[in-house]
Amino acid sequence: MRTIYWDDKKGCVTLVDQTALPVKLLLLDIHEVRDLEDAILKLKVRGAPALGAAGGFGVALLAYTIKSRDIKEYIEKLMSGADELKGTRPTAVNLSWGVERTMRKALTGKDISEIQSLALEEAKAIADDDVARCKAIGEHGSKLLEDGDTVMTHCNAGRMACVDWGTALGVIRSAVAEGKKIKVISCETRPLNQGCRITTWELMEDGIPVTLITDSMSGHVMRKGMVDKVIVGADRIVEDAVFNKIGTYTHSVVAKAHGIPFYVAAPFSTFDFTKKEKDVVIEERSGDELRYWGGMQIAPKDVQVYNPAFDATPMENVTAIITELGILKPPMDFSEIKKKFNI
Ligand SMILES: CSC[C@H]1O[C@H](OP(=O)(O)O)[C@H](O)[C@@H]1O
Repeated sequence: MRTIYWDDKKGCVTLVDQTALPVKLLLLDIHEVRDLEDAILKLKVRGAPALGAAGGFGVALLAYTIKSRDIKEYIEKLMSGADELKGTRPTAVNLSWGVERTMRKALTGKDISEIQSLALEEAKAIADDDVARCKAIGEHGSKLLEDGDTVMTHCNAGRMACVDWGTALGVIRSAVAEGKKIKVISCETRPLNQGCRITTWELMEDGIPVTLITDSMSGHVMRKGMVDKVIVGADRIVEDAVFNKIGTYTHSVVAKAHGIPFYVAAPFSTFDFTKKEKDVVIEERSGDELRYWGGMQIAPKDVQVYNPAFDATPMENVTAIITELGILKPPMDFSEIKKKFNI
């Protein structure tokens, strides 16, 4: 079952509410774009590729729910709604990418009805495309894993972060499908615990051996020789850095210190050819995500909190980037990459 999809019978977006995992597999039907924005803000749907699909489906929801029949007013409302949707979470480039790709296609429509059907058609194409890209990433990345490897990962870059299959976990799934015995060490990923709530759940569902550790244990396990490779996802890849869940940079430093390959698995929709590290906004989230967990207060309620959701890993800490078109070895000249892959 896909993480996010359009239900043709109900005429809505249906998505897995990831805040209920691992206790419940809960599906949410979303009929209005404001409810989709709320789901994105609360990380009910999250993960760069999944946000790309959410961006596309959000444009389709807008297209079908804007009431005005005057084409000029309709398009103005569609464009302002799309801009608001893009701003819901600033760091992952895929959300904007999905919105913009769907808008470009929709606005080729000659009337409102055609705009609506083109928006939905493109949003569905983005979702189908993501599954194919993740499978291709898996195939390319599997070549980097050996039978018997223990792979450490951070946050969740599995099928719940995508439409299906996953990026970092997609590489592991492909290696296992090819008969390689792979064990996984999953970092819990404070403060929202995507690693302990979602990655361990996904892997146990698939029967892939997984051990949960705290983020602060990563140095210890790598120094003890318990990790053969590190694979993570990404939210935005620029020429000089990889933006990913907070804590990724730390793991990259420790991996480099111990000569452990540090891989990033991501589709080209996560690449940003327009920015450098210094230009990228890192989302800062509510301090209550650290003061409370599951409704229980775990810090003084008025304690000062700094809560950046992502960090930047300099490209020199990255061994390779696994994409749907092959393996890229830093340092990379992004203008050459664009030419080579005709992007
Ligand atoms: C396959 S991209 C997954 C990427 O997205 C996550 O961020 P969030 O859970 O805040 O959406 C995390 O950075 C993952 O590596």
